[in-house]
Amino acid sequence: MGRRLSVRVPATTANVGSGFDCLGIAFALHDELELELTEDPTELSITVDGEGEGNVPLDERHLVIQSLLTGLEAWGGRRPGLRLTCHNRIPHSRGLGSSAAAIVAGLAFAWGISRGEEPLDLPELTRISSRIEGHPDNAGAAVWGGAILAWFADDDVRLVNLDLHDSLGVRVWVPDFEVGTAGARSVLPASVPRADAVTQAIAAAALPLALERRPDLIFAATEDRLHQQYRAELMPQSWDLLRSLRAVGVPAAISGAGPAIFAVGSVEELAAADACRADGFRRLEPAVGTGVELRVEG
Ligand SMILES: Nc1ncnc2c1ncn2[C@@H]1O[C@H](COP(=O)(O)OP(=O)(O)O)[C@@H](O)[C@H]1O
Ligand SMILES: N[C@@H](CCOP(=O)(O)O)C(=O)O
Repeated sequence: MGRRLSVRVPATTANVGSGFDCLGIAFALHDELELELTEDPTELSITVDGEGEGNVPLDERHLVIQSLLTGLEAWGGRRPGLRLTCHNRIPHSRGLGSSAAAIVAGLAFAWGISRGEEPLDLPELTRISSRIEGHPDNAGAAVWGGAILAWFADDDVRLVNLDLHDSLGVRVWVPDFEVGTAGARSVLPASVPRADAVTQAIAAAALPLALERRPDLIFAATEDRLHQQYRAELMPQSWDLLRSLRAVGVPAAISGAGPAIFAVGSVEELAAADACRADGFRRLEPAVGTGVELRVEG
């Protein structure tokens, strides 16, 4: 015992407008976690600083620990004593993939406990994290980094890595209020008008092409008719910001289930955002991020 593991896992944005439940992008804003393994399997201590401090449970209900225990079960690892320290930088309940990051981190620890220094099995991690999280767009991007297209198929997850065009950058606006993902899914209608479905299908078909090789189409491809307008009532300030950004040509979208706003575009498109007021939002300009990293020592 006395082994130490560390995990670094990125924030992610899901949907990117039209890619509802299938398009994800990781960016360079990370949670960093350390885990010390001890002899006594009943030992569990959790320390959190940063986002979620004082709010997340400090026992087996903690999402990292829950996911770690699921991973140990899946990979046949024995439970050791656990001393977990979380340095959280990903804001919670803003649509920036904090829950996906916590789940992927817990599973990465479980892999390290069960398999030592064997490299992470990314497809396996994607499968299990997507099942727990429910959204392969966030979970897949947190595992692989960069931009991904991912969806559930039968009992599995199909995932395609996308090569983001070199000219593209990202911006994120983080509000100071929270909206949980479950609530933001509960307001979605069971059916939508055919005209909206057709517009959505066209934009979603164009989105991966736009991201990889036709950045001139990004604005059109990020148009959404399936989820954002329905979520607006839960996050009116975000909806107003989104509308003002799109009105000046910024390819912006609600990030995940919101309420953060995300934009991906050329330098010129993103610079147009400077004309928009974003009171009550913190603006970030992160690089696109790499996927989960695990280090095992001792
Ligand atoms: N690092 C973390 N540690 C423990 N629990 C977390 C962590 N990140 C997220 N969670 C849990 O997930 C919830 C947020 O998940 P969710 O509503 O899906 O929003 P999002 O994933 O968009 O931030 C938090 O309220 C908390 O319960
Ligand atoms: N596609 C999902 C993504 C949820 O992402 P989160 O970061 O808000 O958990 C959705 O739009 O509901």
